[in-house]
Amino acid sequence: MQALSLHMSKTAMGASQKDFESAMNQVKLLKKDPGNEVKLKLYALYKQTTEGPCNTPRPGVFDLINKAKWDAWNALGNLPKETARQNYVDLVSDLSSSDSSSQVKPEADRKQPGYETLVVTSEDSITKIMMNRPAKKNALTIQMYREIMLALEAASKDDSTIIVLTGNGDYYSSGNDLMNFMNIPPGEMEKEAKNGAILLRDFVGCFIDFPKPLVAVINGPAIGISVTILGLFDLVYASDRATFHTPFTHLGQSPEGCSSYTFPKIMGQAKAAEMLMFGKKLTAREACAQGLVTEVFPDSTFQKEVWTRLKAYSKLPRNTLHISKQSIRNLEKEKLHAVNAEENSVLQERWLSDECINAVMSFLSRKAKL
Ligand SMILES: CCCCCC/C=C/C(=O)SCCNC(=O)CCNC(=O)[C@H](O)C(C)(C)COP(=O)(O)OP(=O)(O)OC[C@H]1O[C@@H](n2cnc3c(N)ncnc32)[C@H](O)[C@@H]1OP(=O)(O)O
Repeated sequence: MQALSLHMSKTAMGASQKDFESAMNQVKLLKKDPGNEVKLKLYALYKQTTEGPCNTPRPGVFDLINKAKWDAWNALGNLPKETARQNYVDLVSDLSSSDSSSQVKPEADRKQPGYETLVVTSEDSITKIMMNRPAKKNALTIQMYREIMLALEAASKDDSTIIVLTGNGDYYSSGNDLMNFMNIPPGEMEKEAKNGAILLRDFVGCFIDFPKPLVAVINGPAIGISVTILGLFDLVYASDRATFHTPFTHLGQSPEGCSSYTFPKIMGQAKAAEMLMFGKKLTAREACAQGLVTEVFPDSTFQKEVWTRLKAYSKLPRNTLHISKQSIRNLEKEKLHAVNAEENSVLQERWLSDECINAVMSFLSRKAKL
């Protein structure tokens, strides 16, 4: 995508309003999602061309998407409307030619730009969101929660049929990065707990509302929030090396990700209590027997078998698949949002408790591991 960066006008005469309108139509015909960075550039140039420099107030800190759009537009400063129009037309022309010449490309080329903690790729009508902090077992930082939300938002609108969440390396994810609790200035604990609960509400909310089939490809052990949200996925495929662990009580925390509602529904009250209250770690086969996992594959053939299956599914009629997902899930949405809100308000208090603070300090001082 670097090759697509803006350059000076290609046409000496300058782009006309008609060129601009035709470029706007061409954008709609692009077969490949150009990625967030390019889409933000297009948005900014469109706004600069049609409205001139940005002079609206910056959206609030949690309005991630509108804030990113505002930043992109604002970055164009006083760029004249004519130059913005020309740059828009040139960028679309670059995109169209790369779109039509796009053959099968290596993954590095298909990678969508703009993510630091994820690798997001689209191929065969499947958008794959891969958590990419293997050295830290894909522990979820604040940035990672935000990038996953952005990637889901983009995937909900791209032309993919199925969306996959997976992890890079030996772990699927070790859950919340416990460093998220560090470096909080004295006196700011309550404010940070509140901000954390808002972020968590929005993060889980994205999964509740996600309109397309969501598949978790569990390549290795999964802990904490990476497990609890699985009840909001449509398919969960696991390597036989994967384990499922929700050690909330050990950490002085309480269940999130709507698991206090979805787990008892999926596996029954007694099994859910064993996991969510007593922190029992399940093997992939146990999780499958309890209905949390759809199917388990031998680790040696896991990737091959899962991707063959998903490629076949991605050829199913797209709209029908999406409509079926929505009719299965929509009935529950209101309830799930209420559960999400309740879980987060309990958790917000837990984060301020001695039991939680001591557990996090023990891990960070290397005294305790799961
Ligand atoms: C906005 C906030 C929302 C909060 C939502 C609420 C969510 C709750 C949860 O998800 S609770 C679950 C939290 N997770 C944990 O408690 C796991 C902690 N990690 C461990 O116990 C172990 O690291 C392990 C069992 C996952 C792996 O052990 P091992 O194989 O021995 O590897 P290392 O411990 O050496 O790990 C390598 C490297 O990664 C760092 N790391 C791993 N997981 C986390 C983590 N969750 N948070 C922070 N850091 C993590 C580990 O410290 C090592 O770092 P180093 O190489 O030493 O710098």
